[in-house]
Amino acid sequence: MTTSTRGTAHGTRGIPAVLVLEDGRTFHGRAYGAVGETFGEAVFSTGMTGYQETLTDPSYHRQVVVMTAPHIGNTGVNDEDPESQRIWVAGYVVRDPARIPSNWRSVRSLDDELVAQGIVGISGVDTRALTRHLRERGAMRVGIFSGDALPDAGTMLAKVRQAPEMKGADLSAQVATKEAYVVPAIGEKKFTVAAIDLGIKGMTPHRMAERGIEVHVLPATATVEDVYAVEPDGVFFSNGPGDPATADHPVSVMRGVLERRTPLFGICFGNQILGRALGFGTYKLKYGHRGINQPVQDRTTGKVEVTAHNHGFAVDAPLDKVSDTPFGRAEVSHVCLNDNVVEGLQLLDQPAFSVQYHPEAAAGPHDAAYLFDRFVALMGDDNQHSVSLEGQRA
Ligand SMILES: NC(=O)CC[C@H](N)C(=O)O
Repeated sequence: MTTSTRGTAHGTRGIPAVLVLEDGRTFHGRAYGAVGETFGEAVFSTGMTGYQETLTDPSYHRQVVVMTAPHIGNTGVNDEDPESQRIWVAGYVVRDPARIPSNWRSVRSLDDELVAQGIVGISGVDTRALTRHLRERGAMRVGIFSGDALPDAGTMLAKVRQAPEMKGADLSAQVATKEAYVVPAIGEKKFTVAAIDLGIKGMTPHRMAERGIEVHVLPATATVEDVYAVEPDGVFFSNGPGDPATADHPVSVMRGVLERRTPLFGICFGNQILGRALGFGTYKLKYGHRGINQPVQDRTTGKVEVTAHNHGFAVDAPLDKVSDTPFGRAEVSHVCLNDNVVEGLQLLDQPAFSVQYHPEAAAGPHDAAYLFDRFVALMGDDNQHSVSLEGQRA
């Protein structure tokens, strides 16, 4: 949805820009990154660090991300932190961009990177006011327009209202790999995992590889036969953009995996797909969870974790009872302490679990890294682990 007309090597900061929300609220600022116009769903992230990981997370496809942290770009851009090959956000909204980035790993400025990748942004916006507006009214469509001659207000608003909504959007196939590839185990190989790529972040296979897992990353269109062709010890379903209500194909593949009782782990979109595979519904949150400081309780152990989130939808499952599903008993394993949103599911009669947040945590706290160890334990325990998890419950 981005059309970029021009950018300059020394940035585009003097050029006027305007942000128009679908309810008509408008913010004026200056061009940041590429000059042009772009549309998407306006969402806010409370991450204080990790803007490179945010920008390159494929789950942000078709979203215009507003950063609540006021200074963005301070550490420039490096070649190590991206979560994928490109920036996926549809647009970027910041208060105060760094004029002089400084970091030993930095190879260029964020402004230049946004220009190089054709990402239209806006700076000088009162991002606190914008975030409060989104929190009160909910995530909604938005357009950013920049250039010396901007369209009139009515034309801009009409264009924003023509942009597609996030509800009902089926986006995984647009961001996922087209070809299968293998991420080798680091050190001794202990397990093989088939990972369905619905928009996978690079850090996820890495976290598995460092635990001795050889990860076969498969396209979103992979079938149950493709999954079992790699003879997996476990199957993983990744994060990804769009509305989980549209993800019928991954849901049917996951049901095939559950029928075979193969150890299964899902993250974010993968959690929503497990919810659907078990027969629960999903729904759109008013404004979602995005940031790296969200409190989640692991109800199995009672521990509270500080966690990284990026989700606009959630699973509708009962918090206070064990549910009977076609694949045995299931329960909500994790819950967000801010709003009681379901943050994890686990099956009690077979080795399958998932979380709505990001244990790979890039950028973010590492409190939830134990979940990768839980997946390894499921594969190593010859499918007995779900029983022992149940025994541990506080
Ligand atoms: N990071 C993700 O996997 C996001 C899942 C889904 N697209 C949502 O917004 O809730």
